[in-house]
Amino acid sequence: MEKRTEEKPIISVQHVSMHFKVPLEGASSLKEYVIGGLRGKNKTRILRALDDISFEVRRGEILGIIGTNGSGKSTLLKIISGALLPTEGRVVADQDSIQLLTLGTGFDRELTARENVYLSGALLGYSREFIRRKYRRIVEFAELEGFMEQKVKNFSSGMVSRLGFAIATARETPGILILDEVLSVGDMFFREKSAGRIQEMIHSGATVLIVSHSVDTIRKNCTRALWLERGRQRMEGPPGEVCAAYTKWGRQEKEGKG
Ligand SMILES: Nc1ncnc2c1ncn2[C@@H]1O[C@H](COP(=O)(O)OP(=O)(O)OP(=O)(O)O)[C@@H](O)[C@H]1O
Repeated sequence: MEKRTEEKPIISVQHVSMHFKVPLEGASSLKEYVIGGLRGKNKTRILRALDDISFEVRRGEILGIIGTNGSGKSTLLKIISGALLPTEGRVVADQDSIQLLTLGTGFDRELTARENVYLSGALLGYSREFIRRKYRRIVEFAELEGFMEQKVKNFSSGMVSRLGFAIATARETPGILILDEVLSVGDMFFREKSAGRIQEMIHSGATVLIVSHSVDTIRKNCTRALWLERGRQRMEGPPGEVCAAYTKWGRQEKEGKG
């Protein structure tokens, strides 16, 4: 895939670490844990969700982030978008131009799909007028005509993700688009359509960060890939090479355990 890059990085992640305090095993019930907490008796340990991560992203790049469950991918995206502050290190990026797309961000499941378009849109920084203008296009893209007056709690997960995707991509060109595991959901046909929309955004010059468990998605869409494993930066480079190394490692790990 063609790379359109400039000299100055648009995102710079510098020695970022994220440590969470998590409870040690011990309490056998939630009640015991809450009582322990009130008495100051619960023991905690430090979980290193991210450990000294550094990389840069240049304008127009499409960076794919892969890694097994719990390797720190979502935590990293939250830090880049400014939703979380890292324990150590820093991120330099224009956070106003970042749009983080996760499934059903800010959805209230008790509200109707129509109400959620306005709610989620407002959370993404869209004006009421903008949403009103784009409303029909959002519904059409999500293929939810006839369902918009239903509460989102009655939607299938695919319907929720289609609506979330349509809302989040309604804006013409966010400077930086961050997609957290949104390309491999929905049915095959929606996946093709959303991949098409991402391609449009890529061609309009947006910088894109994609987290996906699908190495195919990373190979097809990205100009570069980053592999995180247990919070560590394992490899960075051309998507084909990184995906091949990740797949090989994953198979060996599985054989080792099997
Ligand atoms: N707010 C939090 N408090 C405590 N631990 C957390 C918190 N958020 C994430 N973690 C832990 O940090 C680690 C990394 O989580 P993260 O969600 O970033 O992984 P991931 O690579 O996105 O996983 P997946 O592929 O399963 O979505 C996990 O062990 C998770 O339990």
